[in-house]
Amino acid sequence: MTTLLTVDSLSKSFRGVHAIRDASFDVTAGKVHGIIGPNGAGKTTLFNLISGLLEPSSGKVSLNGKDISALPSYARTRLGMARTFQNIRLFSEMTVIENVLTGMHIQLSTPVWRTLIPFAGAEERQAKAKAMDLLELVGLADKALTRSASLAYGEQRRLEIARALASDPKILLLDEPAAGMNPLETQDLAVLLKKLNERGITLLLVEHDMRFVMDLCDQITVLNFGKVIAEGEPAAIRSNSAVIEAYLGPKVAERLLKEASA
Ligand SMILES: Nc1ncnc2c1ncn2[C@@H]1O[C@H](COP(=O)(O)OP(=O)(O)OP(=O)(O)O)[C@@H](O)[C@H]1O
Repeated sequence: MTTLLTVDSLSKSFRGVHAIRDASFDVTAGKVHGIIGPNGAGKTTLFNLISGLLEPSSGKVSLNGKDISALPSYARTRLGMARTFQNIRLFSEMTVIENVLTGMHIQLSTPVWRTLIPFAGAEERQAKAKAMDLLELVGLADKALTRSASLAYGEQRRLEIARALASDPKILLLDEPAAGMNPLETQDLAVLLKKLNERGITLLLVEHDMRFVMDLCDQITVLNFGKVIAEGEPAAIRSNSAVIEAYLGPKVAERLLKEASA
């Protein structure tokens, strides 16, 4: 098993608030890795450190064995890392396909608008074809020319994923991808994420929907007050007493156990 991402003794303080404290874990290539923990445990801060939106107070992040701690986000994207955000960040006035094309700009030598005019050159046509393939993959091909603001909530979340995929990531970070989704949308999302993983994309996700996490993840890291308090496969995590005490609570743990043995 190859390690794709390493978080090594990472810490981050905000003026006295220790959001992440000496966190270390590895993400194996080809796996689905979950980060869970109570509100304020430091999950989003950890994502921001991994993706380069924040600088660590100490510690490092490595991708494929290369220390990327000092690199800005766009350089991490070039090395194969993409992410989505807890609050959807689409260009709401742009169409669906235009949003996907913006995710490709780092690979395109021509501006996005050039891809939108008829009779565009070969590079532009390829970009459009790739964007359409991604929209097909996430189930939004028929909405390519719709203004993204008019998509349903679950569709907007899937569009964000398509845009992140446009940079051909090896690892995709998803911050609460199922947040605000209804049960059907959540099910569809799980199917999509499994499909991406089968295509070889490693997934690192933060999520509060425990059924979703337990179903999807191969490995789970649990944070509490910025510290890693447990790590393991879903079966070990749902019966871990420290995790039950800090986060799951006995009722949820019991329900998860029943669902797993049903
Ligand atoms: N920019 C900031 N300035 C000051 N404190 C911050 C900042 N960002 C996060 N924090 C603090 O760091 C801690 C961790 O916050 P973070 O948002 O990472 O937690 P979380 O696990 O993602 O929570 P949630 O599940 O609610 O999204 C919290 O105490 C938060 O108030």
